Amino acid sequence: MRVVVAADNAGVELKNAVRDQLNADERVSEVIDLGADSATDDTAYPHFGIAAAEKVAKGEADRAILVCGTGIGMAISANKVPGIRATVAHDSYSAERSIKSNNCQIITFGARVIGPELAKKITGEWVGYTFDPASASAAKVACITDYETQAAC
Ligand SMILES: O=C(CO)[C@H](O)COP(=O)(O)O
Repeated sequence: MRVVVAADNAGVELKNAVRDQLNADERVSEVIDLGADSATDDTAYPHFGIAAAEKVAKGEADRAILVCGTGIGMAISANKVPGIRATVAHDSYSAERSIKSNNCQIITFGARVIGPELAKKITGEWVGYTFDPASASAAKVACITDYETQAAC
């Protein structure tokens, strides 16, 4: 699994902790860090969120974890990229269902909301989940995709 990580200045520290854990995870073949590299970088979160989501949408990565102050701005930004399903996931159950129900490629964390230990725990669990295209959830996700591509659903 290839995972992109990115954060704005509010999320740099948590993003780095998540990145280091992903790098140590043998289930992860590649971690692509799009920055920010420093809390002094004041590039706004949409630039990071959209760049990361585009990488996933283009097939250059499988998933992404994005961090800002709340996780909300990153989720909104990533969801503007066609084909991307992104959500804030500050608890284990939501992170699990983001994959199993929604086939989300991206979860986001708010560094001002969640602590590093819980974020790392959720990250480790999240790597282990896969979406089942034969599940009852698949048609529901397809409805979202159909809407996005302007087909009826
Ligand atoms: O959390 C953020 C966006 O959702 C970001 O880190 C801070 O945004 P701001 O409150 O607009 O500065």
